[in-house]
Amino acid sequence: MRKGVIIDKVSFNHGKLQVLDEIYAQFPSGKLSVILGRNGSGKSTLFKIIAGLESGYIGNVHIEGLNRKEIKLGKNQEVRIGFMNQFHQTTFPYKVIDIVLTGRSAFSNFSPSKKDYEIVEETLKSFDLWELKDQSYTSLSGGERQLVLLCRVLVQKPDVLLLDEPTNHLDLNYQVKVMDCIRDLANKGTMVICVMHDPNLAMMYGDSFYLMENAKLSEITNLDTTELKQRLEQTYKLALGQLFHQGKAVFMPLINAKDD
Ligand SMILES: Nc1ncnc2c1ncn2[C@@H]1O[C@H](COP(=O)(O)OP(=O)(O)OP(=O)(O)O)[C@@H](O)[C@H]1O
Repeated sequence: MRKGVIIDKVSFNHGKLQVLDEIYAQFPSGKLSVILGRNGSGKSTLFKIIAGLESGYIGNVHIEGLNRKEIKLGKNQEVRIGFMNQFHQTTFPYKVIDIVLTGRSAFSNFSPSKKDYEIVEETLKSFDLWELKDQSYTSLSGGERQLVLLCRVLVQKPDVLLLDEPTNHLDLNYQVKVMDCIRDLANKGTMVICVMHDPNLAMMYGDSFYLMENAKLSEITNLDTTELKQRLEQTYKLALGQLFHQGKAVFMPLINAKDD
């Protein structure tokens, strides 16, 4: 049975700054879980711990029943973890197709196979990026870079997909396309965790929701609409108005709100 990701009493400091304080969470398989929170609240730090890029934490992280610290990187991983970081500073002018092909490197020994090329082509085409395949990555726009890096993670066919702000830099059309794709992967069994900044987009697509605040992670999935609005207002320090859209509550900032 798939066990998902379990974060058990995880604490982490950057020097004297306590970023995570005995965090507990259980992210189930085949679900889309979303972590919200203010800038600097520790979301990316938690992601790096789950992805295995940060090991100096206290507590335990289990992925599909395996202790994170015992999961080996590279080939023959017992569980494939795809991670898209928030920042991408590739300065080398590699072609788009080559960047995406590196996502298949765990499957091929030295040179990509026909199947690797087919998966890369299909993925780039699904985001209308095939015509950019021979273009240098460094010449792409911010949104195009974001999509190419998403494609690189998707071609890994991960069991666990970690996406730090996947809709960053994207126009409305691509935001929906990317969220549709992520939703579809979760429906087909992939465990997806996303860090997002737009609570409305998150709640239109997600299954469970968490708020990172004061070094703690709280689940907000089952709050009723009034409680949720209050919680978001406290976190973002904004007065919010509420609308109903496709059967769900959406929250918009009240601009120049006055107490009258
Ligand atoms: N390498 C580092 N050294 C020292 N402090 C760091 C380091 N990386 C992050 N921090 C601090 O840790 C805190 C949490 O950072 P983190 O990147 O996890 O936040 P975040 O919630 O992902 O923010 P954002 O939404 O802006 O991406 C911030 O106060 C940040 O300044």
